[in-house]
Amino acid sequence: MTDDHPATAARPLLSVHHLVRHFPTAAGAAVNGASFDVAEGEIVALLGPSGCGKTTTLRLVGGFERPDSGTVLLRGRDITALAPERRGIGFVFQDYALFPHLSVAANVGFGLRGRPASEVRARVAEMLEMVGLANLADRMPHQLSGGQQQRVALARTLALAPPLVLLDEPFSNLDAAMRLETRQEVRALLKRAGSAAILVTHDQEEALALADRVAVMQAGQILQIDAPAAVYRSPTSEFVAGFLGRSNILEGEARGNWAETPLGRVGIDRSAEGHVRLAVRPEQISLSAAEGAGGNGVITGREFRGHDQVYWVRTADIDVMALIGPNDIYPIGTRVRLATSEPVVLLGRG
Ligand SMILES: Nc1ncnc2c1ncn2[C@@H]1O[C@H](COP(=O)(O)OP(=O)(O)OP(=O)(O)O)[C@@H](O)[C@H]1O
Repeated sequence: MTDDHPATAARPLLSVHHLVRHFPTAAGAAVNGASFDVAEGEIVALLGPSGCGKTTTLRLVGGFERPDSGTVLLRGRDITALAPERRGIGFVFQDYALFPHLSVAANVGFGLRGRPASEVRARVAEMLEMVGLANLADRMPHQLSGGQQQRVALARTLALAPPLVLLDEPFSNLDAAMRLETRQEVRALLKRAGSAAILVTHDQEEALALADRVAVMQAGQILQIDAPAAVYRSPTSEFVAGFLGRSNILEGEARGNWAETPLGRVGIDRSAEGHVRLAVRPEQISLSAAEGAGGNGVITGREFRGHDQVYWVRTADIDVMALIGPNDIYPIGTRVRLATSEPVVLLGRG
């Protein structure tokens, strides 16, 4: 986790230490000891199921909620008790919260009120150029698409050059195609502006695609925080393995760097002895047709998805899921031989 900083590491932009927040009406803590850092210019996604405490964590960072305990440091300064407007942090709300009676340009310039008019004009033009909306400066918000409204909201926030922007489910009002397009745009805009960001999402694909690091939350705690590929390839718990993509959870008997499992002998990513639990991604399992009564599995279900296929296979006394290419078709009932590629992930012993 991120609590330990080697003396040589650069100071993080944001450090969140052991935040706890109870709500009087709720049984457990909404946020229960969350700690993480955000580096300058880094995009961190808070990912987890509904109710795990993502939004509350974001609100604690933004100052819209006060923690029962814990601290929030921005560039080393304790901002835990500061009002939101005194933190110098930008926000993009889920509904964008544009001012309906102001033009696009006036919305983008809203936070710059009080500065010389020529400076505001130049900054608004620069921001609209950056988000690709220079030609829509005089439009009113209701004359824009959802994606365009979102870019205005982002331009309004970035106009103030905040070191950190908080985004709460920023794509939830967009349709699926728009969401795909917009998320890469938002990433590029944040990178170009040099602002760090914390993004709250329950969409794992969005978190993996957009963030530099993904923090997976459960029950108010951050279970794992790492680069997208690292969290996906090396989940440290069954929850993370199952929440981020799909995983087959197998029991096995380990002997060093391999284990005997219902799929046969498989290589594991760390050395262990005795009873273990392992996570195997569906794409790590390959199938081949078995002769006669051979093989070690029987196809019980399949889903053709165009670019790939999902197969459910009964083997020993468990069902496993395999993801394979679109070309080899195995009808239900076919006897197959299963094999696993790459070392599989050791989740725990015993
Ligand atoms: N103002 C509040 N009063 C009481 N309970 C609250 C309040 N805000 C949040 N909670 C509770 O705290 C827990 C965490 O909520 P939070 O909104 O942070 O979760 P989330 O992960 O963002 O969920 P979602 O993805 O559904 O928005 C939930 O059990 C929620 O019901």
